[in-house]
Amino acid sequence: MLAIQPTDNSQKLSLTSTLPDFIREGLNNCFTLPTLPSAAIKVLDVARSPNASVKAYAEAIQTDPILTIRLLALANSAYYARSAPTIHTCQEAVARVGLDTTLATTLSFNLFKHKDQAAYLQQVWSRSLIAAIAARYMAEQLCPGEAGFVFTAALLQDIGVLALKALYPDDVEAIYEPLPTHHSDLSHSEQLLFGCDHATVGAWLAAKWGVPTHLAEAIGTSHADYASAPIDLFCVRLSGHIADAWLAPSPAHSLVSVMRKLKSHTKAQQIELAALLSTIEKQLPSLADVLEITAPKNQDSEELLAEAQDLLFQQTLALNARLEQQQSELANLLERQSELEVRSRIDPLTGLANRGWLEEQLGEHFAQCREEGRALSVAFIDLDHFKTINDQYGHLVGDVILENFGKLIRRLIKDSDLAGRFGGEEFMIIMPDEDADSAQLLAKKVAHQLAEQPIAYVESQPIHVTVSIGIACLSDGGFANSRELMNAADQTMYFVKHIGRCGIAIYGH
Ligand SMILES: Nc1nc2c(ncn2[C@@H]2O[C@H](COP(=O)(O)OP(=O)(O)OP(=O)(O)O)[C@@H](O)[C@H]2O)c(=O)[nH]1
Repeated sequence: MLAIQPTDNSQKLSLTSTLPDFIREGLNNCFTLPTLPSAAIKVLDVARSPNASVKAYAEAIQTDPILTIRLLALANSAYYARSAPTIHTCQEAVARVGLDTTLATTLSFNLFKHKDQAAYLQQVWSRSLIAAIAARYMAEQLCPGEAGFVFTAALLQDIGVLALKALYPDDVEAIYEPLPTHHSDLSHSEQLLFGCDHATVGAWLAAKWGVPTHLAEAIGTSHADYASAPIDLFCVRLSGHIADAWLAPSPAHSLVSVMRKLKSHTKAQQIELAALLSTIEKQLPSLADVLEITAPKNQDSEELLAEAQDLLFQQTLALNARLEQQQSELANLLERQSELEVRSRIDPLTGLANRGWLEEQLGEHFAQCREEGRALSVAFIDLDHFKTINDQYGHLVGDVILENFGKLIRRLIKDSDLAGRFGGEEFMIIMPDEDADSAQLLAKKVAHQLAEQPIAYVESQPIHVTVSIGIACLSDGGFANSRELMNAADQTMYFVKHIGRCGIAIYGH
């Protein structure tokens, strides 16, 4: 009789290209890789045929009595039997559990069953079992037609550990014993040591056995990010996280992070976590029994969920409080920033714009008014003989005069104008949309007010000041930029000073 050989699908696998050459060569030449029993190879043959039937599956399994008994036990277990009568034939068992679950059971039975396996393998299989149950439950909710496929892929997601163990027993012991608490740390160590992780190697092994390529690919990507995965692979990928939480030293804490993941994912929001956890709790012992592995630690799913919900609630409260604090800190900062911004534009003595802000604003108005063909006037106002006032009355009185003059021009300008202290006793007014006549009118009002009203009193004695005002208008001088316009106003003001002060002149007029 010819020995039954598995069909090697590893060449068809796109993931194979991500295996480093030395790993691929090593795997191809390794004689101690886990193999499949002949019944499993026959079942795989059936699985590959396009019209695989329940009968064909059953006939392949019947060649292995122990496998047959295990499949019957699974079909009669509480989960599959529900209240249906006990069944006695392999064909009935296949029909009840479904073709995909039959395939998964057949493939994994031989791999998992040694009860004397190293502790880390027991842990890995525990993870696989829990993941498989979780994955199938999620698939039943989200993509019922794929539940069997999802179950198989989740169950076999860690078989690459076996291949790596066969290939590099010593290296593997160093990173597998003890198994890292977080499964992702295991993958990380494998990446560092082998340049690939056990998921990719597992995909290769499954393909080598001849499992359908899309199943091998699902194993290979089982540890990848689930967020953007198609729905069936989403179930496979998320299942590992759920199993990790179930087996974690502090399951409630780990479950909280799973709950956050579920919440942030639209597909996953349909999954009822309580029912999912209860399904794991109920099915775990019987599935472990069927696959002959030591049952992993079980959880009281209700208690676990309640604890996790409590933690989530507390964390959310703490998070909200932190968020609120951060928001108020941010608001304070913004307020302070805008205060500083305003302060950086203001002359503290008069409360008017300072020189920097005047120059910046003039630049903007100049560009805008020129582009839109609008008028723009600038007036430079300098208090006459201010040094004498300072000398006569003192600097403090000089300050009061500057302050009062600031108030005076603020009263006289329009909302659209901008007045500021350019420096010392020199002031500037920017007047958008105002031509020479309007600017001159304002200048006259300033001069008139100063003539009418004392600017300050010293010991009840009124003090009067006069000003020299120079005006320049955008339309009058062919100015290339705001600086030229400003200089023109300044020069005009100096011209007034030169001809005797206390007067108004317009550039170019
Ligand atoms: N009190 C006070 N005086 C200032 C301030 N800034 C500048 N000054 C004074 O303003 C005076 C300006 O003097 P000058 O530049 O000679 O001008 P002026 O005496 O007004 O003479 P003309 O401009 O030619 O009419 C100086 O005495 C400065 O010390 C200020 O913030 N407060």
